[in-house]
This record gives sequence, structure tokens and C-alpha cells, in this order.
Amino acid sequence: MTASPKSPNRWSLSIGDLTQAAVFAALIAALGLPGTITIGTSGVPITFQSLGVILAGAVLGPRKGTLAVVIFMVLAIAGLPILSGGRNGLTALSSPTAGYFIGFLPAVIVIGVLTAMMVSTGSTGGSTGSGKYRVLWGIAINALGGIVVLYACGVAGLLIRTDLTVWAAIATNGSFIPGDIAKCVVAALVAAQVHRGRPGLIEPLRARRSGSVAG
Ligand SMILES: O=C(O)CCCC[C@@H]1SC[C@@H]2NC(=O)N[C@@H]21
Repeated sequence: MTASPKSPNRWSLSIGDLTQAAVFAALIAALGLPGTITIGTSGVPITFQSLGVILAGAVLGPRKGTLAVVIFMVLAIAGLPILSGGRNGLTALSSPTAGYFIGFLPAVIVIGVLTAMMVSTGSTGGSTGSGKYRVLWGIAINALGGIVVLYACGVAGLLIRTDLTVWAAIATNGSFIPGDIAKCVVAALVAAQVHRGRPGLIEPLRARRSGSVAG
């Protein structure tokens, strides 16, 4: 009796998947190199690293995108100075940016899941993973994860780590909004190009059947 090949399930990761996640983890770290600008007194900097997080979800989807952010966060918490301004994860967790740092995770999950739903239910119908990436929907999804979810986590962290009132903590985000909208647009445009050239990069949310396209 010959053993039938094991069909991949949604939790299995190929070397290619790991490589893609590692490249995006490195991208997020590299986006911290330009340094930081801190506006106001909250201690929360303007950073390009949230662009990397948004890109990870929009380009790689929920599994690989989340893995990329987890790799980045684990390395930062392990002490590597890969957060903007040369900080590490432990410094961030004990600072006013703690909520934003932790929020990178729910942000990439929300963006990845919603992006996967969008590209899985395209013109072909059904969950084939070969649907079309729509830029306007992509911008909205990026804003939901990269602004609404990320800011909500950030505000929670500010309330825990500072003496700011709820309104002052919410108002802290005001100066980030223009730049963060630009990040959502840029990430959606990049993701649209990538998904046009590489359909199937994001796997459908449902478990893969053998013979389907792997990312
Ligand atoms: O380095 C850290 O510890 C996290 C920094 C988080 C900065 C947040 S992310 C959302 C908002 N947009 C920015 O450019 N900065 C803040």
C-alpha cells in the first residue's frame, strides 16, 4: 500500500512562507532606521514601522503577515534595538508606546484576514485565492487595522503608561493621522501591484485542498 501525500493544511508553513515572513520582519526593522520625530509630549514617535506592519498584512495575508510581525516583535523583545530610535521591545513595553507596539499584532491580523477575504472572493467566485485586490477596499482595510485598531491599542497603552486623560490620549493620535492615511494608501497601491503580478500569494482563509495554489 502506498502512502498518499499529506495535503497541506492551513497551519503548515513551507520554507518559502518562512522566507517571505522573515523578509517582511526585516523590512519592518529597516523602516525604523530613518529614526523618529516625536511631536508633543506624549513620547509616541512618528515611525515608518507601522507602514511595514500594514504592508505585511496587505501583501502576505493573515498567516505569513502575522508571522512576520511576530518575528519582528520577538526579536525586539529579545533585546535587539530594532524599534525606531534604536529602542528594543522591553523599552517599548515599559514606555508610552507599549500599546502601539503590542497593537502591531492585532493590526496585522485584521488587515491580513480582511485582505484574504477580499482576494478570496473575487470575480472568479468562491474561495480560490485568485480574486482581485481592489485598491479602495485595500485602503479601507489598511485604515481599519493600521489606524482604528492600532490607535485603540495605543490609547489603552497611553492610559496605562502615562497620566494622560482618555481625551488627551485619544488626541495624541491627531498628529499621526495624515501620515498614517498616506501609509494606508501607499500600502494598498503596493499590495495591488504585488497581487496583480503574483495572484495566489495570499492563501484562501479556508484550509487548502491538495492541488490548490500555494503562496
Ligand atoms: O516604536 C514603538 O514602540 C511603537 C511606535 C508606535 C508609533 C505609533 S504607530 C501609529 C502612529 N503612527 C505613527 O507614525 N506613530 C504612531
